[in-house]
Amino acid sequence: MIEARGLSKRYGDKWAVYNLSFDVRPGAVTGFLGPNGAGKSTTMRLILGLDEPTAGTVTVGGHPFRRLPNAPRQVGALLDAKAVHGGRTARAHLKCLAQLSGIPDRRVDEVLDVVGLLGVAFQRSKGFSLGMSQRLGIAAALLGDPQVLLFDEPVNGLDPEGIRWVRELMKRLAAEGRTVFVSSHLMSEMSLTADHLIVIGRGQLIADTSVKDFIERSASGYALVRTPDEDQTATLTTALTEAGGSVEALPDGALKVTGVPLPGISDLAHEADVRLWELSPHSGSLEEAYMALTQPAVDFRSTTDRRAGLLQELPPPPAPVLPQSSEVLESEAAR
Ligand SMILES: Nc1ncnc2c1ncn2[C@@H]1O[C@H](COP(=O)(O)OP(=O)(O)OP(=O)(O)O)[C@@H](O)[C@H]1O
Repeated sequence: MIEARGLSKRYGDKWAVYNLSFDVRPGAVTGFLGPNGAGKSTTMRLILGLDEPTAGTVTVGGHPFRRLPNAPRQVGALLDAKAVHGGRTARAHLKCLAQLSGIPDRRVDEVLDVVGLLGVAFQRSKGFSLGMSQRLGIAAALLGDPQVLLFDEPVNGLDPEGIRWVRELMKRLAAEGRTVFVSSHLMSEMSLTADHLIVIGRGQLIADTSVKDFIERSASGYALVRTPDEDQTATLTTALTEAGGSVEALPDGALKVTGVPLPGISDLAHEADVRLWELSPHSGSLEEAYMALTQPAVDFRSTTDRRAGLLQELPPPPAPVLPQSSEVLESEAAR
């Protein structure tokens, strides 16, 4: 379990993360989403004790990371797949990490096997593709057989087979009761992998919810309706509009209908003597929900977006509550 409370980090005059409170629970894959620069990597670094919070706390298994007994066996992380000594072979790299953490050498071959790199174990990692480096980073995260795993963009650079492998690995790790916290920009992938989502924008919490609720709350579902000909489509459009529905004609002749439930559409068609060739429900996608919720918190926008200049800057966050003196003492003691 990871617990963040009022977690804040300021670099110069910029709050990279501000007043974040959330729990990442065991037994589930928790996706960590947010636009570029939202503060995901900063949050992960704070969890791993690689940076000190300006205010607030974050603990893993009840302890700040730096005071976690036997940390490498409790927490594994992939932050930057290319942050490897490229002159070493994959096996030597993992052996070195294992020795530093008191992990037996035999575990090195086990994790190389799990990530599919046994065949290149004696190759220097500087010749590795991004996908192979990702696999090596994942192997390093798994070395201590930890209960808590953090992955920052683990599918970056992987081919479709690799992406599917990471998805299944994450699900398996969570099914074993581990805490799995994973950031990604690939919404379609996250909708297949994650059970729960934590979404941030400009360093602040936007949503902490199940994937299902996130989509239901922010992406609207619709019905797709198709009739045999234009006349019947026009008749049905009138009937649906009179019943309070919204109807959009799609280029292929189908209708996208919101505001009338599926049985209601069927009844209206029957009453208007319209035959239906298609009546199908379509739920919103994670990408749609994500775009709707994070639009105001996007820092970097393409210049082809004509609305860009119209969007208001978010007001700067108010000054954070400073940590209690006991928290300051705790963080001093942890240094
Ligand atoms: N060491 C640092 N010094 C100064 N500013 C930093 C530092 N690390 C992060 N930042 C700033 O903090 C903000 C959050 O950055 P962070 O890398 O955590 O975002 P992110 O959500 O991981 O982004 P991305 O999706 O692009 O990787 C950014 O504005 C970034 O420029």
